[in-house]
Amino acid sequence: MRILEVKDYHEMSSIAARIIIEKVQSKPDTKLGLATGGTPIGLYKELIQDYRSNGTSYERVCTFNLDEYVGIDADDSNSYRYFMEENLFAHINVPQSQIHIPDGTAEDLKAECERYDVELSQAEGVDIQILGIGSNGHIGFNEPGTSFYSNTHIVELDETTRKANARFFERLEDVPKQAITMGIASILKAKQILLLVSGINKAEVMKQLLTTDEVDEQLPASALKVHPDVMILADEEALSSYKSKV
Ligand SMILES: N[C@@H]1[C@@H](O)[C@H](O)[C@@H](COP(=O)(O)O)O[C@@H]1O
Repeated sequence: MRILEVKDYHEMSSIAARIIIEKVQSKPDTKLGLATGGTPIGLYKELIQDYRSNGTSYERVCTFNLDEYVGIDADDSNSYRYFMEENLFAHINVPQSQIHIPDGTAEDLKAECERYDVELSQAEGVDIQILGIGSNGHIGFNEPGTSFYSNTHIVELDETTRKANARFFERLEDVPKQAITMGIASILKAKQILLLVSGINKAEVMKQLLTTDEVDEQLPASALKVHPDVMILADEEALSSYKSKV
């Protein structure tokens, strides 16, 4: 894992955008692995701005999202599908047929996970996977204890995760208890992984992740240590506890 310390959220977002834009310009049929949450919003804004001013085309790009809540319709403003439309897809020229997000309203959720795995394996690994990290170390929605051999699966969300994500909902009770997520093994198939981390809320988990070489299923993000090409773009606040320790 390489760590690049950046000043703040803005710098993290611009550097991440530069990496994605260069990739898409040099390989127009790039397969992008995308994430939701507050962290990548700045990156998506930069991609939109670049699309408007420089015309970087996403016509041949394929996208795969990490996860989706169970039981929330795609056109519900709390679905990750809606989040992606609003924050990125509606503003660039990526064709709808090339967008992949698990369907959390599928009648047979297990079959939906299998279907998503088939789509992922047909893509033979995304070129760049964008990741955020939960304050308990989750990546995608892979909560502590998830097997590192997992493919796409249904998860019961931790209370800490539901509380952290409640800010996007009217009430905590509205936050779903389950989600579909790409598994750790599916995430590790990406050729390159970009983990974005910003803010003081992530300082403790970054200390945990960076102070040991140990790979531990209780800290899902530690799986990234076995991947050959991971770059962590973390800002000063996110690295503050780690740096005060070393
Ligand atoms: N499933 C998402 C993750 O993909 C994301 O990385 C995490 C952190 O979110 P944030 O970026 O808002 O801190 O939250 C959610 O649970």
